[in-house]
Formats: sequence, structure tokens, C-alpha cells
Amino acid sequence: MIRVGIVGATGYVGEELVRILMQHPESHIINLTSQSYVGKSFSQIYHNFEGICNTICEEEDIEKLSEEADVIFLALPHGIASKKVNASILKKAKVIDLGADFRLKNANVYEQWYNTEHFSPELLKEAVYGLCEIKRDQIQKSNLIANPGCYTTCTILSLYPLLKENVIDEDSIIVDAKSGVSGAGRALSLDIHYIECTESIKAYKIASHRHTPEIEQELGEACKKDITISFTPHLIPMNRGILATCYGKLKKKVTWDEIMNIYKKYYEKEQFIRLMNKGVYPETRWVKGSNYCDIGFSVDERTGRIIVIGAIDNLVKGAAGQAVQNMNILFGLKENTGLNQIPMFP
Ligand SMILES: NC(=O)C1=CN([C@@H]2O[C@H](COP(=O)(O)OP(=O)(O)OC[C@H]3O[C@@H](n4cnc5c(N)ncnc54)[C@H](OP(=O)(O)O)[C@@H]3O)[C@@H](O)[C@H]2O)C=CC1
Ligand SMILES: CC(=O)N[C@@H](CCC(=O)OP(=O)(O)O)C(=O)O
Repeated sequence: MIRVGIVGATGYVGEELVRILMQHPESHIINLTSQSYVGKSFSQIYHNFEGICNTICEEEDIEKLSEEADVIFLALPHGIASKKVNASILKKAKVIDLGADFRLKNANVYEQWYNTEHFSPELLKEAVYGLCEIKRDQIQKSNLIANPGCYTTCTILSLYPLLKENVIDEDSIIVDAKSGVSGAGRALSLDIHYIECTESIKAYKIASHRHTPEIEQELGEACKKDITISFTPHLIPMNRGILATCYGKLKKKVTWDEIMNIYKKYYEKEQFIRLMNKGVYPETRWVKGSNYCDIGFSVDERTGRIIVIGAIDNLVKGAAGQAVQNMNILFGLKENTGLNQIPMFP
């Protein structure tokens, strides 16, 4: 059994990690940590776990945890993981960070977009960006995984084959993405009060969202160029789900079938990526509660653009599910172990 510790277990991502790992046949949760709920059992915080997980939440002690656990998941706000992780911890346990501290390769870029200091830039070289379908060979050999963000997972998976195969103009990319409110986490803030976000849709952090450099970094690596994209996130009054609508100018005339062959080249064997048939476009409810990323597209002959739609559950493929997929790769398990949840509909 893989001994697992979850730091920040009481947030939405932590809760989802517990839900998935409790059903994982090879994992055993040995420690759940919290900041505000030390001494409380997990089922007192999340009553859906009554009779299922009565583990008492403890104060975080990552040094001690690294002696006892095989893998530590960090589900903390940005800026904390880079203070906590160090080389000595990584010698003893593998770390999967679900925040953003190790995703960007350049600490200056991180500091610029996150407005906070990076406390362990020396670890950025060894951190692997844990987008499983694209980086599994590197993930396997690493002790520090930077689990991708939710918008970024959906966007990069949706566009990656087109950039790898040089099909679209790299600087023409526009991503219009929508997220459910759980994407903002459980901590209280005015923007996510019921009245502030129900029955309304809004764009936010226009031309300034911190997922922009992450998408540019990974798609730039795919096409071996520095690229800039326009990325606009929106808050949607639903609990879970990300829908990314991605636009790109085609470099030459292509048919839908030709593009589908490109997607198949990269994703045909991927269990968690489902390519939609012609005329079918992903919906968030088709992936809710599951680790799937659904992708559909249309070739617009009139404008010479391709429009790709991607959908994921932000808490599963966009966070905890992908983190467990990373754990499976790290420990040589079948990648789908514990991750075969069928999407909930409705
Ligand atoms: N929500 C989502 O869809 C996604 C989130 N992420 C990322 O995952 C991470 C966790 O997100 P999420 O679960 O939504 O966030 P939440 O706000 O719901 O949870 C944060 C967790 O971190 C703990 N915590 C907060 N501040 C501190 C601190 N100063 N020191 C130690 N622990 C602290 C909280 O403890 P307590 O409850 O005890 O206060 C809680 O357990 C973030 O980096 C987020 O950006 C990534 C992908 C998707
Ligand atoms: C709706 C909402 O507020 N979403 C969050 C994204 C959450 C996420 O996946 O991102 P990180 O892991 O990079 O924090 C946001 O826009 O900041």
C-alpha cells in the first residue's frame, strides 16, 4: 500500500483527494492536515464522510510526514508550498503539489504573475509539470510533481496536438474559459457569496489571469516557440466544471477529418481523453465527478479558424484526479487505478 499524507485536506481539492484516495485500492491515508480544524475528524468537517473517514485532522508537520509517507499531496494556497518543500523532504517522500508554486520554470515569471516571492527556485529544475498525457515519461522519474491548474489542463490538452503539428498560427490563440465556483476554493470571499455569483456570469482577471503564463509555457514548449495568448476566464453559477472554448487561425485549409487524425495521433490510446464525433461538443455535465477531458472541435471554413471545446471537472482532472493519476505513474501502477468514476449526469 502507498502511504499517503494530504496537507490542506480540508479545502475542496483536499476533500476530493480524500474521496478518490479512499476508493483507491493501493493507497492508505495516514495523515490529513488542516489549519483551522486541528483535532476534528474529517467526517465532522465534511459530513458526506460520516462512517467513511473519521481520521482526525492534525497540524501540518511536513518534515515528520516525509518520514512516514511515501507520497505527500499539498493542496494549499499559492506561496506556501515553495516555503515548505526542500531537498531533504524530497529524498524521503514524493511530493505532488496541487498549487502553482512549481509549475512555472522561471521564478521571475512566477513572482511577476503571483505577486509573491518564490522561496525555493532551486527546486524548479527538478519539478515536472504533471500533465500526465503529455509528460508521463518525465513524471515517472521525478520526486516533485507540479500538478497543473484547472483552466490550464483543459486548455493545453485541447490545443496541444494542433501546436505539436504546426496547424495553427501560434500567436492567434484566444481562449475563452468558464469555471464553476468550486474553482475558487472553500475559503470565504465576497465574489463567491451566493448572491454575488448566482444567476449571473462574469469575466474576471481579463488579460491578467495567472494561468496565462502556464498555458504559454506548455504550448510554447509544444511548438518550440515563445508564444502569447489571450486568455479570459469566466465565473459560472454552477458547482463544478470547466469549459474552454479555444480559437486559432489555421495555417492552411484542412478538413475536420484531417484534424481528427491529428487528435487521434496523440490521444487515441488515452483513456481519460474522449474525442467527440463530428457535430458533438463537450458539456461540463458529461465529465462531472470523473477524470475525463472531453474535446470536440469545428473547422470554420468561412473564417479559416478552428474552434476547439474542452471540458473537465475542475476538482478531478483539473486537480485531485490528475494528482492521483500522477501518483499512479510515480508508483508504477496502472494509470487508471482508483480513477474509473463514471461521470454523474445530471
Ligand atoms: N479548486 C479548484 O478547482 C482547484 C484548485 N487548485 C489549487 O489547489 C490548491 C487548493 O485549492 P482549494 O482546495 O480549492 O482551496 P481551499 O481554500 O478550499 O483550501 C485550502 C486548504 O489549505 C489550507 N490552508 C489555507 N491557508 C493555509 C496556511 N497559511 N497554511 C496551511 N494551510 C493553509 C486550508 O486549511 P483550513 O481549511 O484548515 O483553513 C485548506 O485545507 C490551491 O493552490 C488551488 O489554487 C488547483 C486546481 C483546481
Ligand atoms: C473560479 C476560480 O476562481 N478559479 C481559480 C482557478 C483555480 C485553479 O485551478 O487554479 P490554481 O491551481 O492555479 O489555483 C482562479 O481563477 O483563480
